[in-house]
Amino acid sequence: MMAGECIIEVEGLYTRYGNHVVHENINLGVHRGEVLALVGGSGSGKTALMRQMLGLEKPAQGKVRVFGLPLYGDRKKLQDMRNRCGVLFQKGALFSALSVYDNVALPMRELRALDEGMIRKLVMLKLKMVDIDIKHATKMPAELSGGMIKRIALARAMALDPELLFLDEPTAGLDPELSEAFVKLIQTMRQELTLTIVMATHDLDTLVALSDRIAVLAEQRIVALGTLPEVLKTNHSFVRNFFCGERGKRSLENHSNI
Ligand SMILES: Nc1ncnc2c1ncn2[C@@H]1O[C@H](COP(=O)(O)OP(=O)(O)OP(=O)(O)O)[C@@H](O)[C@H]1O
Repeated sequence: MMAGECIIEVEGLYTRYGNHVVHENINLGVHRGEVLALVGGSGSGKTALMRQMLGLEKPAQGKVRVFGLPLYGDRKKLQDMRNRCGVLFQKGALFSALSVYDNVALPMRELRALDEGMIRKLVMLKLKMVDIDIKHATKMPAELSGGMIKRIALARAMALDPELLFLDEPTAGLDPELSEAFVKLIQTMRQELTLTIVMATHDLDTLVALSDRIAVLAEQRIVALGTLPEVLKTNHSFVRNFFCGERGKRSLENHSNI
């Protein structure tokens, strides 16, 4: 695949749950190596769109291609595609019945291609990458702070060295300091690895710090798509309220490169 090529292509996508229309004719390309942020009000369908990009849900209409291959066909191909993706979703970030070690090892074990010795080495490497001391490896999720859970969930999402990473509200529930540390961690990972990231977030600081482009979902459509300065020029009420309220102005001022 060439640089700049779309790693995800969404074409004419419609989502309906019964009579409830969530998306109407969504068209979107995610470029290799970029961080694309999805923003929109609660219920605007950010998570649903990410689930469809992963083939976890089938749209009512439309096509999704990931790594150049259409989803919703061959199950084996879908699994191969998922093995190239990491996912950090809001709910169920970690399995509560599994230790830190087993949570991170799970995707490796599911591959059925690595022996336990190799898995051990890789788990330690992933924990180190997210700055978690191995002394925590035997702990259960209930014993961990919110910030640690996010980091370990990120280690699990990165378990198979994905090319494509999905982050659903990665900094939700973290205080500003932890949130900033988590953003820095993702920035470092991006510098060291070739990663494409699709991220849904309500948090303006996270959005401004991480995203290369932003897609704004409102009224079932994408009402703005582009870099932050481009999106800011859009005269849509959601964009105005989201970015130009007091909090929005503060976040933008903190990032003087905008
Ligand atoms: N499996 C489902 N069955 C029925 N309705 C659903 C289902 N999944 C999502 N929805 C509805 O679709 C809409 C979009 O949901 P989604 O979770 O994608 O929104 P979101 O933009 O991620 O919201 P939030 O910011 O609150 O997480 C919501 O109204 C939700 O209730």
